[in-house]
Amino acid sequence: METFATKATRSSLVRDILKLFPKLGGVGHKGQSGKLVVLGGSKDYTGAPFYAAISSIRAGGDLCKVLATAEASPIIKGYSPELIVTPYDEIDFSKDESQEKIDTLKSKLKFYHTLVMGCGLGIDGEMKQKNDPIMLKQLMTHAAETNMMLVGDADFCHYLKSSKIVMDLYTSPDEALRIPERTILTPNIMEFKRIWNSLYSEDYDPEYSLIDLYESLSEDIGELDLSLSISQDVTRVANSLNGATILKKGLVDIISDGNRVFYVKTKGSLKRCGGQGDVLAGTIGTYAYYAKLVKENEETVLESFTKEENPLLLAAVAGSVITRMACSAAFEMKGRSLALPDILENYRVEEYLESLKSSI
Ligand SMILES: NC(=O)C1=CN([C@@H]2O[C@H](COP(=O)(O)OP(=O)(O)OC[C@H]3O[C@@H](n4cnc5c(N)ncnc54)[C@H](O)[C@@H]3O)[C@@H](O)[C@H]2O)[C@@H](O)CC1
Ligand SMILES: Nc1ncnc2c1ncn2[C@@H]1O[C@H](COP(=O)(O)OP(=O)(O)OP(=O)(O)O)[C@@H](O)[C@H]1O
Repeated sequence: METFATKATRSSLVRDILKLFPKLGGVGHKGQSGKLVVLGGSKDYTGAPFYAAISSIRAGGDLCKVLATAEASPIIKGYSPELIVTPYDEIDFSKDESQEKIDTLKSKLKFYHTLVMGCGLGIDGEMKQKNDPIMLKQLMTHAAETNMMLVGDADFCHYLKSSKIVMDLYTSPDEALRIPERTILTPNIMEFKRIWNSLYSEDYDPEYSLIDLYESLSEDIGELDLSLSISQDVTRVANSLNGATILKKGLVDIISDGNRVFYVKTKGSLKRCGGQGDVLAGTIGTYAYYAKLVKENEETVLESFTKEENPLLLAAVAGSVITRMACSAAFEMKGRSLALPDILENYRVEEYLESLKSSI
């Protein structure tokens, strides 16, 4: 069995996670701690975008807008007065005459920091399969032009696989828009396989066991050597997608942009109820913005990353750690009876940061 040698130390990573969070000094204005847009919500799925959106706020963000189909919007709005829900529908993105409606939709993204795509977006129906990739391209391009960060989860991974229009944004990227380097993808194992199958002809057949990895790693958070077999599949996909940050979810979360590889095995929930991935996507959406702020702020010096390195790796590590801590706290309270709202109720970022601080 391989030894899973680590590079950045646990304590340096924890100190960096603590530095990621903007100070709440009492002089901030509304929105300064993060404004997200979640693009998701469809006929079948109204819970997923709600979970992602509300988690972005629980994670530290100030405002969240959901862009959902007209059918799903009032339902999502009914879940929480916290959310700004904007319906879109009946726009044929392939037609020139839709431009006015498209521009109106794009204008809804103004002043937001991160676009989280895919939670409950849905993939059913010929019209959706044809239209959604064009919508994604248009909104992603606009988001990149206005310097937003991007998170792709769930059905976004489907469109990455099924649509050349979406995949091309990563495999043939426009240098000016820098879409890969502003993206974190958060596939579960099924979604990771879908992305893999769209990139390579050979089957996805990892040589390592996540259980072996989990048992061999002495620390809960750390860095893995690039040469390890555990690092190979995620780095390969990240490199094929021109440096997009990938967080492959599982018993151990593996995170890479192709240059470095990190893991998180912080205790989470033993019950795998639906929606935990949506919570992670919303959380990471907020932290992707914080990572951008850290990069831009010359006074913030990280220990585990140089200014030239990709700060989204830290956002992904932090999002995974905090989400898992909230899932663990909720599971301890509810055990087998755990449902997603228990996780939202147990989202106590300050307490988790204090506990991380006292662990170093
Ligand atoms: N309440 C809601 O509205 C929810 C909606 N969701 C949305 O549902 C849509 C489809 O997501 P799905 O979860 O169906 O798609 P996935 O591709 O994530 O999962 C497909 C199936 O694979 C199974 N599976 C997952 N991991 C596995 C593993 N390691 N081994 C074997 N089987 C495994 C799952 O149980 C599921 O039945 C997405 O838009 C997603 O955002 C989910 O986020 C869950 C909650
Ligand atoms: N076996 C596990 N033990 C502990 N935590 C896990 C385990 N698998 C995944 N997680 C964590 O749970 C969160 C959600 O991952 P999961 O694989 O459940 O996402 P998902 O399948 O996309 O969820 P969703 O139901 O929202 O679609 C992540 O933060 C991940 O770190």
